[in-house]
Amino acid sequence: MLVTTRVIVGAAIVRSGSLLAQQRSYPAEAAGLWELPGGRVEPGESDALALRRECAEELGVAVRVGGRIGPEIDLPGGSVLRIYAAALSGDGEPRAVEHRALRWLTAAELDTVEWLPADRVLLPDLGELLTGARQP
Ligand SMILES: Nc1nc2c([nH]c(=O)n2[C@H]2C[C@H](O)[C@@H](COP(=O)(O)OP(=O)(O)OP(=O)(O)O)O2)c(=O)[nH]1
Repeated sequence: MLVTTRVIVGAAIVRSGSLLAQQRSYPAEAAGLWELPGGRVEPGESDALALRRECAEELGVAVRVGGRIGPEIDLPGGSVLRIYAAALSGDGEPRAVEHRALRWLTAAELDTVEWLPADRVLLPDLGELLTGARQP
């Protein structure tokens, strides 16, 4: 049997020292939890292209995709999650098109929302990104 690893990409969008987080509205077990914008990489897409597509769909904005942040995280079901630094590339203001809510979080606020389990592992790396130890 051919087993292909499915890749989920997430964008760590930073603006003025804050990270954009979004609150899921589905499925029931994840509703109310927070994640980074992103989703599944479709066949033929690069990670960066998938992130630009997902950010356009989910937030209505264009983003510039930078380098990888943190480790690749194994997700239940055999997918892996990869996070990339990103920045807004136009004047557009992100909107919660598919999500319940959006928040810009400072490093001190990162643990004030309830993240999806995989994202909790990445909080130290996201904190470093925000405090300038690493730049997008
Ligand atoms: N987008 C995103 N997904 C995440 C994160 N952390 C995490 O565990 N996931 C999981 C949740 C989902 O099982 C999967 C991606 O789901 P998704 O719903 O965003 O992806 P999608 O838009 O391509 O898929 P779909 O609507 O067709 O189901 O990855 C994260 O920070 N961002």
